[in-house]
Amino acid sequence: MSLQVDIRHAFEGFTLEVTCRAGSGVTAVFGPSGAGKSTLVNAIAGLFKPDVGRITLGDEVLFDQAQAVHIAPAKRRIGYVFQDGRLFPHMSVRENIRFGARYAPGGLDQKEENRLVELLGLNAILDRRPGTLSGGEKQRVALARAWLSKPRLLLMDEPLAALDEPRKDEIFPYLERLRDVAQVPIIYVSHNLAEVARLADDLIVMQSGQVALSGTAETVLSDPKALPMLGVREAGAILPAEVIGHEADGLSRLALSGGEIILPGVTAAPGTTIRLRVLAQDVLLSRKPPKGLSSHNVLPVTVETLHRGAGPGVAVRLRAGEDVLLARITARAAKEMALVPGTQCHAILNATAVPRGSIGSGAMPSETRALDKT
Ligand SMILES: Nc1ncnc2c1ncn2[C@@H]1O[C@H](COP(=O)(O)OP(=O)(O)OP(=O)(O)O)[C@@H](O)[C@H]1O
Repeated sequence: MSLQVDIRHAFEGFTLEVTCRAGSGVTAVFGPSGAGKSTLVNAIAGLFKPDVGRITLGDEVLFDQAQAVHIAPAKRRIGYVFQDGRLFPHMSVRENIRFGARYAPGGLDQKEENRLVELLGLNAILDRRPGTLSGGEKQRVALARAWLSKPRLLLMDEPLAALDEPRKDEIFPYLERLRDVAQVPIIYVSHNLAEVARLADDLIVMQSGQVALSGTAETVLSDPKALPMLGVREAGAILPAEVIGHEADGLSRLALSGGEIILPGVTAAPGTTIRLRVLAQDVLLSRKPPKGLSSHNVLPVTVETLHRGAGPGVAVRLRAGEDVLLARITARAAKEMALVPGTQCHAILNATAVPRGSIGSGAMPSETRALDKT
């Protein structure tokens, strides 16, 4: 099932003009406040009717201005999880969840309900009202309600935005599980890159009502052009790593396609493939093999492209085995090192370059999905 969007809408002072596609897996929509992310998902859900364009899901036309087609939201079979959950306050958790099944073909699927209650850890709160739930619990209920409607597409508009960090950590594993069992496309709106790096298979970066970049999350996150859009401190590549083993001193050995690295804070079982996020600002470059460093994490790399920004920085895309890393260095350093496409050098990754929150669970898109126990 694939979603195709080609729409245009002019508000006073703001025009949304988007052409994009989302296939199976999680497509994250990332962009600054006011970029048009919510307007886009509202158009997909049918809550907002664009001036012109067409939206299709699989073979079905959901919206086609030229053909005067605008399928009502309830008939689109799209699950929508909002920032604030939007549960019915007078209903219990179980009633809220079952409300989702009202529009599901074939009605309530009892087996699926039991599976979801288990998957999202809702057993203990089924008889409670939303007013008594924590933010994280409310979002889990909202997820279950959306999912029980047997959607053909799941839209999540910043589902974690209203939660503090501990609640986010609490709900994230559930989101990852849902992603791993869902067979339908998921559109996940966020302006938190750590979330995006952890969850997304594909990524759409929006700016001023338009798609600025799109592609697989790996490609977009390691694209030097993305660096100014994503923010110098937040940009960085994601890459798969297989856990080789855990050492007695708390460090773990990981195999990347370009070599081995050692990191703290990895609890996934040996043999598991996890997703690492390596921030561009935490990658140093050296022409010669570095000696006497405190970091053990040195990978041989080849410079692919250099992208000069408006300031003193240069974003360097590096090939490390089959993977890509992004480094941000100064233009002066790039000149002194005479870096050009094809230059072979060494990338030094500080062990703390991969913070705990950036070690995502779930395999890379191309791999069999496997849950990490982190
Ligand atoms: N009904 C409307 N009338 C006029 N302008 C609107 C309307 N709906 C949205 N806009 C404008 O469209 C732009 C995009 O808004 P939108 O809520 O889609 O952005 P966003 O990327 O989701 O932002 P945020 O991350 O803050 O939620 C904003 O400038 C907003 O003011």
